[in-house]
Amino acid sequence: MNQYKDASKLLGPLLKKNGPGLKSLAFGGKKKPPSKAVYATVCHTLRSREVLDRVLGIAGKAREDFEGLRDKELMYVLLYELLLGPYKGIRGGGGGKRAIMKHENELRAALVKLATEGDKATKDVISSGGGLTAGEGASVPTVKPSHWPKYVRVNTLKATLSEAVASAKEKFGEPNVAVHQVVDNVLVLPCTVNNLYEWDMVERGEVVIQDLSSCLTAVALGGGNGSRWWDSGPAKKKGKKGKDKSGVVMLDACAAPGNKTTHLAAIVNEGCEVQNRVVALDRASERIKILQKRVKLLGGDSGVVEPRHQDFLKVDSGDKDLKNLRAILLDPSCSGSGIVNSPDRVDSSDSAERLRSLASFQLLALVHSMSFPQVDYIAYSTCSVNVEEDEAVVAKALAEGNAKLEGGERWRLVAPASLRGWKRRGVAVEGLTAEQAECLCRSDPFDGDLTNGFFVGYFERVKVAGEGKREGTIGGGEVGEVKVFKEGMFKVEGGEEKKRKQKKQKGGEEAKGGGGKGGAEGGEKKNDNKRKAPSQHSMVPTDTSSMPKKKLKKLLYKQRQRELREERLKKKKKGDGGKGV
Ligand SMILES: C[S@@+](CC[C@H](N)C(=O)[O-])C[C@H]1O[C@@H](n2cnc3c(N)ncnc32)[C@H](O)[C@@H]1O
Repeated sequence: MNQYKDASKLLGPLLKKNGPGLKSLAFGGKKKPPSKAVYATVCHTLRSREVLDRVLGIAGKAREDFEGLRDKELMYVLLYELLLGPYKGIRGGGGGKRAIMKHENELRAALVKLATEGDKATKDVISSGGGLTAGEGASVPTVKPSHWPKYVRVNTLKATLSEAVASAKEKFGEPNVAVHQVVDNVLVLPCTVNNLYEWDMVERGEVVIQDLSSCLTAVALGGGNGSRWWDSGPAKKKGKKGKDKSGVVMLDACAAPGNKTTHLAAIVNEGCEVQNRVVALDRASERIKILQKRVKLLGGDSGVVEPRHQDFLKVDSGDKDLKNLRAILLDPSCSGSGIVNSPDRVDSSDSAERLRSLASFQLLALVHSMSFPQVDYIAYSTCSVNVEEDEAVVAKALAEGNAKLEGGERWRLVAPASLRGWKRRGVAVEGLTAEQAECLCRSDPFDGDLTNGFFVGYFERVKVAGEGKREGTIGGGEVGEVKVFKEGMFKVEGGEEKKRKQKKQKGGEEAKGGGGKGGAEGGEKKNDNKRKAPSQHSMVPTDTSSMPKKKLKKLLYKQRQRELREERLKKKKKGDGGKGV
């Protein structure tokens, strides 16, 4: 990542004795001053250097390895990011990251040792939120939100995708109306399109102005399993033959103003014979009123959403209205540190104390969700980019929630089949392996994503292998697959792109037979042509004569890596029936 490289360049002279000060180095010369994010990273790496040296003093193997490194400054920056930075992880890739991640466990253990032994410098750095509070070092989106595409979600309770595409083209005189490549039913319009609120489809609730990131949760919950499991009704009723006509119930635990509620209701009622309900809770009386209004506009009188003014933590799993409950969407209050394009943006300079208090509520709510015996699927999301509210909550909830389970059952993370094309994944933290982190989806406007910062984790309840039949029903994306499906984010309908799409579709039909589960459900989803097995497409074009050598080399390397991953995946598939972690 350029941010790390730039920070390490600035750090070099500062590590020398009697070198210049940071301010004069950054702002005193003729060179362009560093970005706010780079400046903050350097500041905090410097501040944490003593602690990082102590960590290396304990982590002997890592120290030995690092001694041979030429770029010591980069090592400090990356060490800081991994152990103390706002993400508690290293974003991007590269040789420096690989060198450090080899010793990740040893390094983290050394930091914990210092802290538990009462090392004052370590405790000070950790209690000040690791130096950088979320947002401080990463408060500037890489691309200005005003240059992002405009997103609208098609509300399939009231309109179809093709109706919305046709209407958008006509209303805005805009041929480039795209359908998002990964997130179903989201339209992508150029940033130059204005006055979306004046679009009659918005006024009628047929399309919803909703940020792309905010659509991830319902898609993860609705399609995470890769099958329309709700079509089989409330499966836990024993002794009943045939389909249960009463439909299933999902709970949106922290629902207002209701964007994700109505999105989920639309997903689980698309093409259904029975009505599936979403019970939408919120404990704030004012916000529940907004939710009711939204539901009226977006759901009409369909009754698919049932708003309730209630505290989720007080909801009992025995509630008679929830006997058909199968899934929970949990999008609790958070710091909002990922939101950069809203006037409601929460001040992201959260104190460590506020973050701790938010994270403890989030954990409580997630563990509570896991305690409903009738629930098999959970999606947990935040619009925060802080690891404390995201991966750390997930890791702790898995430990706490599973400790309470009996009867050979456990919760596990699954890479949502419906989001297998989503590129950015979670980061490994204490209690969460790299493999588990790959199941989690993130978005990050501070690192180039054209949407707000967001986090989503999808869980499924399983019987531990050998103890029951439900293990085999897990249909989520495999952990390896998420690494393979890394294509561009958007497809644009029109002109050359359209031709390309048609060509791709043709190839896709052939690819479907052996493709991933989400893409091979035959007619279940309208946009299934989007999900193809990438192995069918070589990354290297047939004619490479005009390609610069360096680029070709890079592509060949990437292609080889992809093939190796696929081979590993195939082997894994043969030897392992389980798909979650
Ligand atoms: C991040 S917002 C939810 C946004 C919503 N999911 C959407 O997409 O429109 C969090 C909501 O959780 C509600 N909330 C916080 N604690 C709660 C609790 N214990 N029970 C129910 N709702 C709660 C807040 O009032 C707030 O409306």
